[in-house]
Amino acid sequence: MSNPAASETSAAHALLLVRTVEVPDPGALLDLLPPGPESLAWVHGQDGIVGWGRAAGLEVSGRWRFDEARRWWEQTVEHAVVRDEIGRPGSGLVAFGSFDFAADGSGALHVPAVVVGRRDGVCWLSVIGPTITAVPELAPAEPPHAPQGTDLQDGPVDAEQWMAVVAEAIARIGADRLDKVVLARERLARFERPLDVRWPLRRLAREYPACWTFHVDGFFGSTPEMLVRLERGLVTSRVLAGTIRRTGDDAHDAALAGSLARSSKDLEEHEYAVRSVTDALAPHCTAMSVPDAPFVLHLPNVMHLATDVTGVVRSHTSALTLAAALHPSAAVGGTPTPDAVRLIAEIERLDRGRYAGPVGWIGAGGDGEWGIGLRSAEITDDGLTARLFAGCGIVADSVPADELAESDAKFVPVRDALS
Ligand SMILES: C=C(O[C@@H]1C=C(C(=O)O)C=C[C@H]1O)C(=O)O
Repeated sequence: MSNPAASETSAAHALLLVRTVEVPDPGALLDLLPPGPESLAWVHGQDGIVGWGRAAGLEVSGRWRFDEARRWWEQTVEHAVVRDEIGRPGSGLVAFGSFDFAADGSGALHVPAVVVGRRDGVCWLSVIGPTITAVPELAPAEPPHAPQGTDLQDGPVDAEQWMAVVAEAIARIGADRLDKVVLARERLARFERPLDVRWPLRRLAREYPACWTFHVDGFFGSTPEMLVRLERGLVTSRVLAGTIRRTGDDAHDAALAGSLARSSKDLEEHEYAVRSVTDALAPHCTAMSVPDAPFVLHLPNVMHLATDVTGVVRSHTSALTLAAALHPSAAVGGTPTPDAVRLIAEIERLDRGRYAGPVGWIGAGGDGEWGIGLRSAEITDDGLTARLFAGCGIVADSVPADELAESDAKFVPVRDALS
């Protein structure tokens, strides 16, 4: 099962020396990021980790990509000498990573040379490399440049055509044994000068503090959906499905939240997504807890039905193994997932790239956090274009125009962050 496409971007398992020290609070983590494509981020409220530089890395592709990545990570950990005086999630040796949505797509792990983290008011700095260099002084980096001349256009499938694709999916759900399929659209933002990704990251983190704001190798966004978090044997997954747009009027939005929580279409769609996560987690857990009913997650642009699934994992598993088992969940594929994913490939006419794939980080002990790469965009290598993505779960009684409006609402976070 070896994958010839796996390629390392540094010497094969050279010794890595890792040192983590506690530091005084350096302020907002994203303000520390230097310019350049090698900035890495995983931020939730004040907490999270940011990184830059490159101590090691791996690129994988094909159906064994998660296994290849997991094996490479285990060997990297074996060849590391870690002095970590913090011992918190994200301290010590970490790799950021992201994986394509498609099963035959690619993926990458990126071990930065410097990581700065904050958790529950404790801040740390890690330096990672073949030799231990002096611990750098932490100071806010030069501020990011605002995007120049942003111009947003339809991707290859325009709004009218996309509604026809949704109508086709509704017909197929009626005819086949399909319950739900998630269809996505792409929009293109073009800039006059290469995008400084730190600009949208800061805005996303400020405006969507309940989401996980990320950047890994040109893929960025602010996702509300946690595919899997593993921390000291406890696994958590935040499942979202069932969406309503916000109006900006608080009283009206409260009434809409009530109707979302009672909508049989949305509750059914949500149930499919929760079941796909609990079915995938069950073989890895000794105990699991699933709330009876979802809660309503309020974001500035939309509200979602949300369920936090928790479980106690059997020993010897890692966040990457669990992410591989859970991806793609019904929230981004459909139900039954294999049939839905086939229909997506047939009718969506979109190269999803890393959109809706796992994005996050893994630590030396196997703990980590992998979100679903939603409310996101992929920057082209020249930095002059960003491909924005948004999708919706389609069920038998979906209405194409409503789904179009829902997808427009899901473009809002990244679109506004680029303005
Ligand atoms: C597919 C997306 O979102 C997913 C689909 C949802 C829905 O259809 O209600 C809700 C949250 C996400 O699981 C997206 O944001 O692109």
